[in-house]
Amino acid sequence: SACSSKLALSQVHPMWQGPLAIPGGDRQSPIDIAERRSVFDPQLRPLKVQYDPRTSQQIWNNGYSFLVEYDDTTDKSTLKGGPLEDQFRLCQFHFHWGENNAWGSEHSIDRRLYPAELHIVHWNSDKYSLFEEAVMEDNGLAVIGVFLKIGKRHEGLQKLVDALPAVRHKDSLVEFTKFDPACLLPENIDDYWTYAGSLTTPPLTEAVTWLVMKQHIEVSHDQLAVFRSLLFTSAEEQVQRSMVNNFRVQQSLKGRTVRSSFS
Ligand SMILES: NCCOCCOCCNC(=O)c1ccc(S(N)(=O)=O)cc1
Ligand SMILES: [Zn+2]
Repeated sequence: SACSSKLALSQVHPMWQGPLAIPGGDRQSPIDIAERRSVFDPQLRPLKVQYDPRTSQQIWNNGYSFLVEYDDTTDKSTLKGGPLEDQFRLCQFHFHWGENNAWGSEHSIDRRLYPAELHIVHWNSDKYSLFEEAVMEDNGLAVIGVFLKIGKRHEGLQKLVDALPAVRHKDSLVEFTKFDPACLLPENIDDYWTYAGSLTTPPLTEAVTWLVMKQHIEVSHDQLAVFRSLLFTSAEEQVQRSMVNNFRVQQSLKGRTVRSSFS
């Protein structure tokens, strides 16, 4: 699928280390969302999610996270509504998590971190014809963020958890079909925060309209432990490093307003 170049961006290019490498730099992600400073916007419409499980293709380890990629050559799986003017096409979802259950999410709510965070990535197919194009534009992407909390076992997640040992090493990939990412959404997707931000891994482009769900989902301790069995490193490397703490440090708000869809 077009949504993520096969060249894994796992080698963090030295130039990305410095502050100068970040394009613009005034709408970077992730951020802390201070509930009381967010502004209720009654004009925000409900989100409309339409995913076709037949578009799911493969799961792979890109050296940052593991991602499930979808066929985004047609408008079969889409997101619209909310703050979005255009229709966005589903291209992949992935997670960020910690080495323990005390931290791991990229966003936080009033400084509260969660053990993990799901990102469902979509690109603006009304304005652009490829993900690679959209990723460079300020209205190019829409990412749904969902917090994961430790609790009861998540039945829908288990199919994904069972596939992880097959993608333990960086650049490993297996077929992964008939998976509906809607099963990973909380019951209520009408309550969310939205703000203008960026990718949280290279190329860090300021292309993302973020949609952070107020309601979290629950996964079991054992399910999240399997995420931590993944490796950042490829099979050939001498030293294997556990894939944990794959979140970016939080960025300054730089005057941005976070809007809420609920009062
Ligand atoms: N030379 C750089 C050109 O890169 C073009 C395509 O980059 C694709 C790789 N990155 C992503 O797709 C990508 C997608 C989502 C997120 S996140 N964590 O912000 O949701 C971070 C990264
Ligand atoms: Zn992410």
